[in-house]
Amino acid sequence: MDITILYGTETGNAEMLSEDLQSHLEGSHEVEVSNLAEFDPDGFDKARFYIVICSTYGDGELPASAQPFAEAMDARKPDLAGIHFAIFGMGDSEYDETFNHGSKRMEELLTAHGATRVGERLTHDASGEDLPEDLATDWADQRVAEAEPLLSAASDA
Ligand SMILES: Cc1cc2nc3c(=O)[nH]c(=O)nc-3n(C[C@H](O)[C@H](O)[C@H](O)COP(=O)(O)O)c2cc1C
Repeated sequence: MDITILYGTETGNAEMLSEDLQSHLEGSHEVEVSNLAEFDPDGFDKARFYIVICSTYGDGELPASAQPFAEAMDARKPDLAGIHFAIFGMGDSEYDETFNHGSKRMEELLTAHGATRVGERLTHDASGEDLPEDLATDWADQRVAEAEPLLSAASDA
């Protein structure tokens, strides 16, 4: 399957995780990685599966690299019907009122434009015991396995 990993980051954790996931998945898939800051919302492709990794900054806000993307989505309102994505959030439970609100906002932004979420959003807690890659690799394998029949059914239609 063709996969694009999109990341929204402020200090690089989501970027590092994206690269780890690319290495993990690219034995069996063709995997591109892009910073959301450099991704054009008109560039979504129904034939690809999107794995979105997004942190939270400020007071539950999107991280800096995701903000231009969110503004471009609001301005251009692309139709994302037929686009499938999974979302992994990075945050810190020290910010308990706004824990992982960035990834929640990103999920809402994509679904509001018609995209379909595959599986549940998984959240990483920087104050917890797990390393992000330890959570994300099994999670991504499961999401990719769920997405494969959905994308092949769509390409047969
Ligand atoms: C100034 C600052 C504000 C933050 N605000 C939040 C927040 O509101 N909610 C949350 O869950 N995490 C918050 N975090 C934690 C980050 O989301 C977390 O450290 C994440 O791993 C950073 O990933 P990144 O380097 O890809 O941006 C904040 C971190 C900093 C330094």
